[in-house]
Amino acid sequence: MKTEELIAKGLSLPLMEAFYTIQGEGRFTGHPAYFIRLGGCDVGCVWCDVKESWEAGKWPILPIEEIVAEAVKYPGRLVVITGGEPLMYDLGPLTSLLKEKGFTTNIETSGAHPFSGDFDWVCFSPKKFKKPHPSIYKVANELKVVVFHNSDFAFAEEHALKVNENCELRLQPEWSKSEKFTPLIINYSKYHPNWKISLQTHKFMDIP
Ligand SMILES: C[S@@+](CC[C@H](N)C(=O)[O-])C[C@H]1O[C@@H](n2cnc3c(N)ncnc32)[C@H](O)[C@@H]1O
Ligand SMILES: Nc1nc2[nH]cc(C(=O)O)c2c(=O)[nH]1
Ligand code: SF4
Ligand SMILES: [Mg+2]
Repeated sequence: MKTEELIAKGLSLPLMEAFYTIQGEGRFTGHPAYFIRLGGCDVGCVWCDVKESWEAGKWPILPIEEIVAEAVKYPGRLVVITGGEPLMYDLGPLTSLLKEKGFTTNIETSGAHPFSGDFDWVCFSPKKFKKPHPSIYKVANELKVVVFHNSDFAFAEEHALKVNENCELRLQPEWSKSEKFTPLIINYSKYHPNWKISLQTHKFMDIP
């Protein structure tokens, strides 16, 4: 099979990096996890903290067996698929292989592409820069909105109306604007208590 065909079937994927660390954000903050960061993103967030991931062609294309063979070397059995935008790819084969090896599977996604894969936890972080695909709303376990501008509170509420009723709601300050927005988020959460706060704790700990 040609490389493009292997990628289209989700059997080989562009891997930017993979690392064993502590989940810094959201519901699983503080949990040891193996991160698989796939290359490629077409969303274009102005404040993205991994812009070097955007160009898929820069990264080696690896068979999913090789990606998983590396993951099993570490003691943790929580895996986080991120990117880039991981839903640019069919994540069915990768997640089924991870499940076979006993992993709990989490994803970090903007939801801008059709949902795929077998995930135990879906963290959906919608962006103004590219509209989410409708398939994400029923599967999202967590809505994590990055706050970079005052209008992001209204953007967050718009999405809260569309996700399923069990979806957990979180606001996360954009890193460079966190001095301005963290106090506003704290106040917002106190008076809209269905919203929780998520911080990028790995950046405070200075770990990947
Ligand atoms: C780098 S993204 C990769 C996954 C996917 N493309 C997405 O945006 O959800 C991982 C998480 O980091 C968040 N993020 C990216 N840049 C950020 C920044 N400068 N400050 C705060 N959160 C950021 C995203 O919203 C997302 O929740
Ligand atoms: N420690 C750590 N936690 C994270 N949670 C989401 C991340 C991501 O970039 O998707 C991330 C990351 O890059 N590092
Ligand atoms: S969707 Fe995610 S990876 Fe893509 S630009 Fe936005 S934050 Fe970065
Ligand atoms: Mg990150």
